[in-house]
Amino acid sequence: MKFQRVYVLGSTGSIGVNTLDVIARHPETLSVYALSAYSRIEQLAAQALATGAAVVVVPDEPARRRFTAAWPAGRTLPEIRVGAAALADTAADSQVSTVMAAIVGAAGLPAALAAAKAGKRVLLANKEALVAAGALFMKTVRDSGAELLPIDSEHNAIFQCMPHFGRAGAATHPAKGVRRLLLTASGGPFRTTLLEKLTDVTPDQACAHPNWRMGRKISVDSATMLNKGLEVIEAHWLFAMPLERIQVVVHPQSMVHSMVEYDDGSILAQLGQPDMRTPIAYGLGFPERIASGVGLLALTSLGRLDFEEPNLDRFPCLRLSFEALRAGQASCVTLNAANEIAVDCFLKQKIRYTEISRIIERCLHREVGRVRSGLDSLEEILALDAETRSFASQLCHVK
Ligand SMILES: NC(=O)C1=CN([C@@H]2O[C@H](COP(=O)(O)OP(=O)(O)OC[C@H]3O[C@@H](n4cnc5c(N)ncnc54)[C@H](OP(=O)(O)O)[C@@H]3O)[C@@H](O)[C@H]2O)C=CC1
Ligand SMILES: CC(=O)[C@@H](O)[C@H](O)COP(=O)(O)O
Ligand SMILES: [Mn+2]
Repeated sequence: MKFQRVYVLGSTGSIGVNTLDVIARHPETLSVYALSAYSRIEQLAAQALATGAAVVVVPDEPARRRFTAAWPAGRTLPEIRVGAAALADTAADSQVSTVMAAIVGAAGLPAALAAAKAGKRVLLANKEALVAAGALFMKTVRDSGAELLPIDSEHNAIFQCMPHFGRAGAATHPAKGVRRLLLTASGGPFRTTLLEKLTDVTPDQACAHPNWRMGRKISVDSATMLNKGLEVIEAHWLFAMPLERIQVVVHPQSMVHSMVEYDDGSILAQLGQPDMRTPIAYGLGFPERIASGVGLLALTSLGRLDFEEPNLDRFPCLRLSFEALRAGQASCVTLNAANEIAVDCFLKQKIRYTEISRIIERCLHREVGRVRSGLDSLEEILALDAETRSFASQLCHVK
């Protein structure tokens, strides 16, 4: 495997920490060049110390001061870069070969796009970047020749089951011989909760995912199944697959991470423990397989694997995601931005869980009523994202 210097965007998060765990297992081929964090600056300092990162990126001057204060006397400080522009510019740094895009939300889009533009190996966990800017992102990958490796467990599973011939670029057509993508979904913590109880669920209950330990925003998305909606949009862009050929299958055990159905009737599946170090190691090692630290899946002790249809009445966010993808790019930006605001308000206990889908729906209906030309640039996308956030925030505050 070629030696890689990795920039981990969002190193203090769940994906970031798992990425550092995998990198540490391969000191002969993988090294950390740069790390970024937003609020957990002392954790960032500990990570930089442990990995020997040459560069850290923090959001503002107070964060720079916190980083310096947390740094042990007598040790050489890494270069500290500050602000959103530095976050994106570092992705294009000539020292960087590989970028793990693991910032949560559309905030991660500019840096992920910068990595793609610079032709790096891009390990994409930040699904919101593709939801908000799918066409632009994929065109950028095609134009630059960047390597794009899906890290989201379902898309990584699909990629593993696809005929990709050792190349990781941007698809322009559905792969030959592939009939459908079967995207598995756990159904989250409320898969069987009585519908009338959902108005009273708490943030901690929503974040208690049955199978995966993840950041709080994606955990709430899993509970509403908006996560699966984002993933359908993500799969549409990654694999150039129309919505009608992507089926969501509820699979409560989260052992089958997704499947590809072929024209000859074959279905290929990828199975494994629900541990993100497997897809992360796959992305870092591609096209080779490298150790991830994940234990084996003991098939004989699995018991059973269940599969069922999703219930769109229980999970209105999934229905809204299908509508957004059908309506086009502006609706996808709107879906994502409205959701980010609504989830944040729910986590801060400003709105009820059941308001999340209502706020998204209000924002989507407002967007669909507008006449708009294409969203071709990052600036246009970010402007609509910001405008939707402002409208969604108002909706949260009138509740
Ligand atoms: N966790 C998982 O298992 C999976 C995650 N994903 C996707 O990966 C991404 C990361 O998820 P996850 O690791 O769970 O999230 P976390 O909330 O655990 O971590 C998010 C990271 O992003 C940083 N961050 C947050 N806001 C900003 C901002 N405005 N600007 C710059 N950096 C910011 C955080 O910094 P700080 O902590 O310092 O504030 C942190 O490092 C998401 O897009 C998620 O959908 C996909 C599949 C699985
Ligand atoms: C680990 C991962 O990829 C998450 O996106 C996961 O898919 C969440 O699980 P569900 O959304 O299926 O509940
Ligand atoms: Mn996923």
